[in-house]
Amino acid sequence: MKLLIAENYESLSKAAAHIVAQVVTAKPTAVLGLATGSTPIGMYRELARLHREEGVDFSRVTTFNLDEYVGLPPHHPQSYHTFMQEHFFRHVNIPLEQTNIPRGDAPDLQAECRRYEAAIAAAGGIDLQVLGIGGNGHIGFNEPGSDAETTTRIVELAQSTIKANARFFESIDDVPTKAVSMGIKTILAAKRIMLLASGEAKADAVRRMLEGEKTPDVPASLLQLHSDVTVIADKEAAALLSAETKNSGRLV
Ligand SMILES: N[C@@H]1[C@@H](O)[C@H](O)[C@@H](COP(=O)(O)O)O[C@@H]1O
Repeated sequence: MKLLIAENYESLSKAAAHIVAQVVTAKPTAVLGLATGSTPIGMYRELARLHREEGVDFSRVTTFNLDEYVGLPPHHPQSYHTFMQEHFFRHVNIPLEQTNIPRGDAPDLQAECRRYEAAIAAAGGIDLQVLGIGGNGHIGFNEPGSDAETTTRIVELAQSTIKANARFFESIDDVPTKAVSMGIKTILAAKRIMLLASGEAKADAVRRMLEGEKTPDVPASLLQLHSDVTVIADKEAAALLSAETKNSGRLV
C-alpha cells in the first residue's frame, strides 16, 4: 500500500481532494465511492473550493456511499444522506439522481442490499473508493469479523463504534445499532482505494492495517489484498508506524 504522511489535517485534506480531482478530471464520468465521518469533511470542503474556483466538474460523476444507519430516513439530521448533502453534494454541481446512498429505511432491507450491489455493477464499478477508518480498524461499517467475501448487507455496530458516534446524537440511546454497509468484497472491487486517517485515536488501527497480518479482526488490514491503495495519514495517525514504514511514505 502506498503511504502519504501529511503534516496536519489541512494538508491531508488537500492531498485527498487533489487525488479525487485528478480522477474526475481524467475521467469526467468517474464513479466515486464516498465515505462519511469527520475525517473526510476537510476533503469535501477542499473539493467544493476546487469546483468553485478552479472549475472541477462533477456534472457527469456518479457516487456511491459506503453505508447508512438502519432506521434513519434520508431527511433525519444524523443520516448519512443529510451528511453528504451538507458537506458535499450541495456545494458542487452533481445532479442528485447521480448520487447513491443505501436506504436505511427501506421496507425490505435485504432487497435494498441486493439493489445497491446491482446498481454499483450497472454503473460499471467504482473507480476510486474513499475510506475513513474506525479506531477498531473498521472500514465503512465493516466491523471486526467482516471477511473479504462480504458484500452489501445489514451489520450490527460494535459497542465502540456506537460510543464513538454518540457525539453526533443527543444521547447514546439514539445511535442506531445497525447499518446497511458495502462489504469488504464490494470495497476491494474498486479500481483504486484511498483511505484517510487523522489523529492519534487512529494510530493503532493504522499500524495494524499497514503492518499487521491480513485478518477480519482488523477489516482495514484486508486492504493489503488490493493492488492500488493509497493511505493518507497525518502525523498523529502515523505515529505508531515503524521507522521503515514511515520512511517508505512520502511527505505531503
Ligand atoms: N461508517 C463510518 C466510517 O465510514 C468512518 O470511517 C468511521 C470513522 O469516523 P471518523 O472519521 O469520524 O473518525 O466512522 C463511521 O463509523
